[in-house]
Amino acid sequence: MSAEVKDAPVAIAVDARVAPEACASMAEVRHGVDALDRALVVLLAERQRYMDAAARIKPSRDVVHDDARIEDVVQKVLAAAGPAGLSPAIAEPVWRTLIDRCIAHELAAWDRTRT
Ligand SMILES: O=C(O)C(=O)C[C@]1(C(=O)O)C=C[C@@H](O)C=C1
Repeated sequence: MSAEVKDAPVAIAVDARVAPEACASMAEVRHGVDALDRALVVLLAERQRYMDAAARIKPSRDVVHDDARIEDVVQKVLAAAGPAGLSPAIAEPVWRTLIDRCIAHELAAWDRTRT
């Protein structure tokens, strides 16, 4: 790692919200969901930027899609999901779709910048 090492943990601002367990109305529930979605968007946008970096760094277009790495990512997500209380029935399909879309983004970035 060099020059621009990111701080860890990532500090993401999440707007004020009522804790899920304390919600008494659907307005409070939806306010909380919308606040978390805005924070997730910030994290996913940074994740997407790593795809641009991968497209810049990978030695060939053929290695953009990497089945072994996909399974590694999904297993790590599922390992983190358990302790965090995230259902694997949500985590696994969400991440498989996310990775699929990230591969499409990475391929498009490759074609735009490397060909
Ligand atoms: O780890 C990589 O090689 C990536 O490019 C990231 C990523 C991902 O979205 O997690 C995307 C494409 C690969 O097929 C595997 C994983």
